[in-house]
Amino acid sequence: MIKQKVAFLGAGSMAEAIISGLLSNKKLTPEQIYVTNRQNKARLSELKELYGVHVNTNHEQIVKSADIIILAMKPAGVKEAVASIRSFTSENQLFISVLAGITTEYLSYLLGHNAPIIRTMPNTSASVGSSATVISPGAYVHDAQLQIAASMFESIGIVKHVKETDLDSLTAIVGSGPAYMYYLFEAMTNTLKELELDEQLGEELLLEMMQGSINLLKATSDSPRTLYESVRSPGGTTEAGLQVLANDDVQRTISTCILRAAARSKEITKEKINNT
Ligand SMILES: NC(=O)C1=CN([C@@H]2O[C@H](COP(=O)(O)OP(=O)(O)OC[C@H]3O[C@@H](n4cnc5c(N)ncnc54)[C@H](OP(=O)(O)O)[C@@H]3O)[C@@H](O)[C@H]2O)C=CC1
Ligand SMILES: O=C(O)[C@@H]1CCC=N1
Repeated sequence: MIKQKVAFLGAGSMAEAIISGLLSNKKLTPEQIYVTNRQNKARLSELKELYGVHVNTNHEQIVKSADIIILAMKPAGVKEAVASIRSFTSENQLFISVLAGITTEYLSYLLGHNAPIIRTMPNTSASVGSSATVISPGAYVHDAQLQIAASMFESIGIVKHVKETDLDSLTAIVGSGPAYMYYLFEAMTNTLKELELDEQLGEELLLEMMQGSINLLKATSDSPRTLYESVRSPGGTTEAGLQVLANDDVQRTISTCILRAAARSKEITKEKINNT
């Protein structure tokens, strides 16, 4: 059980996933959680209704008395958001960011003081308690603060401690990664029609097939190549399909996709600094 008061600046899908995990795992009570956003009052009412948390459009009232402030707005809005709370914050508060591509150093600069800041990257599987979250302390963070942050994110899945210099690359893997999995799933489901299959049945089977493949990957020490070679029979169906993937160099395309997402994460803070 965490004793501190926690304020969320941003009330979108990531904030909700974290709030939901914290409450269902009894890490915090609704009385300890304060939420604000930019202007969407209906959204705040919805979160109050669903989770019983305190909500308020007044940033000062939400942030001033909080021990921990979670930054959960889009990176594009970070300057405006931090400017709106800067004068009500102090070095005695702990800041936790879920923002893609925004460094703790840049957040320190925006805050204008030396508060401890922890950078994290969860993912949307948080909403079902299955996030793979990476977490990294900026300057001024004590071990006890890092432990509290890790414990909060453990309520929405697994947590790995990493160096901040790895966070941009890991954002591509854990943060954006689910989108690429859904993209693959969509490509497979789109093919069901062309195969003249019942789509409901096909989707159910596809999901089980993907889940089963992941279960086997997790359970075995065999490499992915060994696993797909064990599926392939010479002259068989799998080989025919794998040949198409090899001809189109699909593995290279997937690598390029992940590299581009990682590079984009690196660009985000640089763009902000250049526009200052
Ligand atoms: N979605 C994802 O897969 C993941 C997202 N992230 C990160 O999480 C962050 C939030 O993403 P997500 O929840 O998807 O975004 P959403 O668009 O769902 O939510 C953004 C929230 O930020 C609020 N906001 C915007 N500007 C301000 C401001 N000036 N002050 C206070 N609140 C503000 C918005 O309020 P209003 O509606 O009133 O404008 C809204 O509640 C991003 O930085 C993203 O990089 C991290 C991991 C995964
Ligand atoms: O696309 C984005 O920028 C965010 C960060 C990771 C997932 N969504």
